[in-house]
Amino acid sequence: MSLHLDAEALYTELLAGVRGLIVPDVVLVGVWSGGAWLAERLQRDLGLATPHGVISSTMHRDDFGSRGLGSTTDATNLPFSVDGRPIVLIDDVLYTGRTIRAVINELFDFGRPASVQLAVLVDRGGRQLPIQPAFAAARLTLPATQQLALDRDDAGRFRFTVQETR
Ligand SMILES: O=P(O)(O)OC[C@H]1O[C@H](OP(=O)(O)OP(=O)(O)O)[C@H](O)[C@@H]1O
Ligand SMILES: O=c1cc[nH]c(=O)[nH]1
Repeated sequence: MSLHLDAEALYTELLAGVRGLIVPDVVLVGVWSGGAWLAERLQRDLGLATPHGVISSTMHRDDFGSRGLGSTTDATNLPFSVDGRPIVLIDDVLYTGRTIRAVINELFDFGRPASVQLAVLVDRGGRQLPIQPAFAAARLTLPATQQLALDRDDAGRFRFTVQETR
């Protein structure tokens, strides 16, 4: 059976969910690369006072061996002071939780936030670490052989594809 996920409908759910996480001084931080696309659009749609940031997991990953070193374009860019800030991390897919663990380490290299929450488009289960999103637009279970990938077209519209990895 093929899985159809309407990424644009899920984005609308995510927008509503993130709206519920907004507190004074909050800032969005998108996880490179899918989460960064989402954070960019959320920033526009929510009109938050502080520009969103982008964060890379590359410097703190525990799985270089199986993933490689990553691209040179995925540098962290946080155009605000992290100290004392409520942060909402944004990502497209949450699976093992290892990316978010690495991203939290990266965040703390820049300061000590007041709080860190996580909002995702899809939580596909399979956690290997105790990481829990404050909001997920969808929760589903996929076979370990399948990979969910978010794409963005030239008009900025989102689309999910499911690929067999073996
Ligand atoms: O919970 P995990 O098992 O760590 O997996 C989730 C991460 O995997 C994907 O990122 P990836 O590093 O593949 O990069 P991408 O966003 O550029 O696809 C996805 O965007 C999440 O960040
Ligand atoms: O299905 C998955 C699992 C991890 N990361 C993704 O981007 N997709």
